Amino acid sequence: MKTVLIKCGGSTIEELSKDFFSSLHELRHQGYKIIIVHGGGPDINQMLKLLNVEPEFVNGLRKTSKATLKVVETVLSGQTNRKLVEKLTEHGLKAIGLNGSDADLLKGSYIDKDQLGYVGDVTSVNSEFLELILKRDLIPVITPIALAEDGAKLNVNADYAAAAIARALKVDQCLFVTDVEGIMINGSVKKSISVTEIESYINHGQIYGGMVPKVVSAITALEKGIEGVRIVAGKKGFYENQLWLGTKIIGRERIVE
Ligand SMILES: Nc1ncnc2c1ncn2[C@@H]1O[C@H](COP(=O)(O)OP(=O)(O)O)[C@@H](O)[C@H]1O
Ligand SMILES: CC(=O)N[C@@H](CCC(=O)OP(=O)(O)O)C(=O)O
Repeated sequence: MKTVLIKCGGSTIEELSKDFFSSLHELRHQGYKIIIVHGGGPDINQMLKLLNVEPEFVNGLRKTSKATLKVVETVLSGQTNRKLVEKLTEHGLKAIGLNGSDADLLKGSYIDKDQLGYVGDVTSVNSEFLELILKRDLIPVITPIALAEDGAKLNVNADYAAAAIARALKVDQCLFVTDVEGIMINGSVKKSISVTEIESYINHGQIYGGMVPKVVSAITALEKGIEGVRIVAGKKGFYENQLWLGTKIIGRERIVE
């Protein structure tokens, strides 16, 4: 079974194009099973604004109190997940929305409870359950909420959740769909970029903000042997005539002495 994990960033869900959905159909024709993990940072911020709560981030991760967690889950599960499942259905794709805390789908642990509150990383994935859904030819659309050992729910950055699921399922391809066409350096999109280059661009501030957790997640997926790890745009197609678009992340360059 060939599989592709697609992380849809909150920045792009509204602008997913017809060509994006055509790419999904083309992948299916090529025999790929599709798994989607979604974000929704902008939707959460909008709701917090309505509630007069100022969003707070530490290294790109949202500080999440018990009250904020309720908002995060309500928005991601009840609004963003629904929106994406509806769009897939409209474009003729059969999808099922899943909250990561259901059926032991995602188990997690606190990253730093004192500093971040209810924020976690994924420690295990119920791969068997996901494989069952894929065998039924459905596209699981996963909300990045994990269950901690103490029974609390944890807010997981969607890029991290995507990489953890990609690794657990040993997918063939892993795509981070966002609001830019790939990694841009000096105004143009890089067709490929090595881990060594990424580290240097982060140090020099040319990769920053929301792109940092994305490339960090992409690198962890790559290091687990997933060959095709890419950053692509949601407002365009990303797979046409069996060719991938966007930026491909490639391994560390060997330094020849
Ligand atoms: N080198 C870079 N190339 C492209 N985008 C970058 C780069 N460095 C930082 N970014 C920023 O990262 C953003 C994507 O991250 P983010 O907004 O968190 O997206 P998502 O919601 O898809 O996870 C881009 O819109 C851009 O502002
Ligand atoms: C811990 C943490 O930061 N969680 C993220 C989850 C959503 C997300 O990752 O959305 P994007 O992919 O749109 O950024 C948040 O609360 O915003």
